[in-house]
Amino acid sequence: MEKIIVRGGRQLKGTVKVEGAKNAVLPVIAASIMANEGKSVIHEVPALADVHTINQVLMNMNANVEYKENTVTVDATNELLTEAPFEYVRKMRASVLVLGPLLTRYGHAKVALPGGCAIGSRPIDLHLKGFEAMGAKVHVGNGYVEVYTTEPLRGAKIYLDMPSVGATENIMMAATRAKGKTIIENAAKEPEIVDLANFLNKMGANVVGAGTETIKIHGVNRLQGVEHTIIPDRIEAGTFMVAAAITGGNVFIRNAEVDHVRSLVSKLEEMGVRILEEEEGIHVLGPDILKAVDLKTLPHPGFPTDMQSQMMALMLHAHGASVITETVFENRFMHVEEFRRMNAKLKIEGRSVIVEGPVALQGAEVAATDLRAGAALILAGLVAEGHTRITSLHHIDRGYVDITEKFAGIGADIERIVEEPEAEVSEINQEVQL
Ligand SMILES: CC(=O)N[C@H]1[C@@H](OP(=O)(O)OP(=O)(O)OC[C@H]2O[C@@H](n3ccc(=O)[nH]c3=O)[C@H](O)[C@@H]2O)O[C@H](CO)[C@@H](O)[C@@H]1O
Ligand SMILES: C=C(OP(=O)(O)O)C(=O)O
Repeated sequence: MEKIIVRGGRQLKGTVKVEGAKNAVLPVIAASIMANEGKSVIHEVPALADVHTINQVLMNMNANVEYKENTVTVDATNELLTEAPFEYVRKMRASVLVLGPLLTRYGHAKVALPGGCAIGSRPIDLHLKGFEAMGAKVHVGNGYVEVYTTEPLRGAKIYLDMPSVGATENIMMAATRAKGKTIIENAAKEPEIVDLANFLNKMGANVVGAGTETIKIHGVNRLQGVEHTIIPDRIEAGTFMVAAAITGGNVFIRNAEVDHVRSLVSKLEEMGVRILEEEEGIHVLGPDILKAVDLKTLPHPGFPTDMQSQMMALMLHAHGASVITETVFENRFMHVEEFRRMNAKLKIEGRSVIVEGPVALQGAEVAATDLRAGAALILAGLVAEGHTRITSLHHIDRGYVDITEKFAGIGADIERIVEEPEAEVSEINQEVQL
């Protein structure tokens, strides 16, 4: 079994570089299959498990995909199959992002139902309602969702009950080749939506208003493969910002885009952290004493749910009682139990957690319950007394490239090891004796 082992007590210092954003690259790679002319060449693609999964989804459909030195090239000029089976969707629910592109190109798409996961039930009803408004039929059965149309998709006015990131992306992609105009109201405003819209417009689409709550898409007849560079990962950047803050360190986060992390900057400043905006990134200086704060997760530009568990680690180290309220996902507090194993004093009240700080965190055996929770446990381990051993690393590998090496590069005492399960070790010993 693989484990990350962190020994607490080091102040982090130095420079760390942020990769391209996971949540931007997945929809962009999915969108590339709408081009039936030319290749798409996508740069700054992080070497993450999720990227390998979306590439496999595309290859399984007959697209040619190459991944070399952080560049993915997609040639989707072949006739594609229109299905994403359970083996991929099980690994990564963002596989549902091929629904919109396939539907608009072929009038058909079939994808395994993503199901629930560690942070909530995560339905895709808003994606499907959008497709239906554009004239598609939806059939759900045998664990699959199938969307199809006999006529070309037509533009429609779609109001999202909540500003879902995935639904905005899927509907935006489907609308690019629909007949007429689509208006998405109460659309998600995340920077990754803007990156996708920029990619679509380069391909020849006509998308206006991405980054605001109303997005207008005029359908076009053809899209072509283009070159694109993915925006930096604001959640990876945020994770290292918290690492600097929690260790009272001095870290320069190269490539971090300050406009994408405004809500985090403001919260960290409220806690006493110094943040210097520089041309090539963000400089973070942790204080001797962190102040307690309250925070509520919200859709962008509010505080991101993907930084909630990392902030909980920071609050455990702050002076006073902090309150975190999670409004985006209904069950994203699985890390609370793991923090408690490290001596954290946490009380869950409905959708809020009351964090009593500062607490003397103790190293313990803990498990990453989702990818951000895994990163949060590393952060807690940086200031805990003794060794923290983190398992279930497959979650962390979905969203962070070389996380151990990056932390070690700024001075953390951290390593990733493969530990033989005891049964295997005794079998090996027996073999040696024979
Ligand atoms: C690959 C990717 O980009 N993942 C991000 C994306 O996930 P994702 O796109 O899945 O998140 P959504 O914005 O869609 O989900 C937000 C909320 O809306 C609900 N909902 C969503 C769709 C739907 O049809 N019906 C419905 O009820 C969800 O259950 C959740 O409670 O945005 C989330 C919210 O910022 C982030 O945490 C994820 O990291
Ligand atoms: C929840 C996350 O991702 P996903 O939507 O891919 O599960 C995340 O990046 O924190």
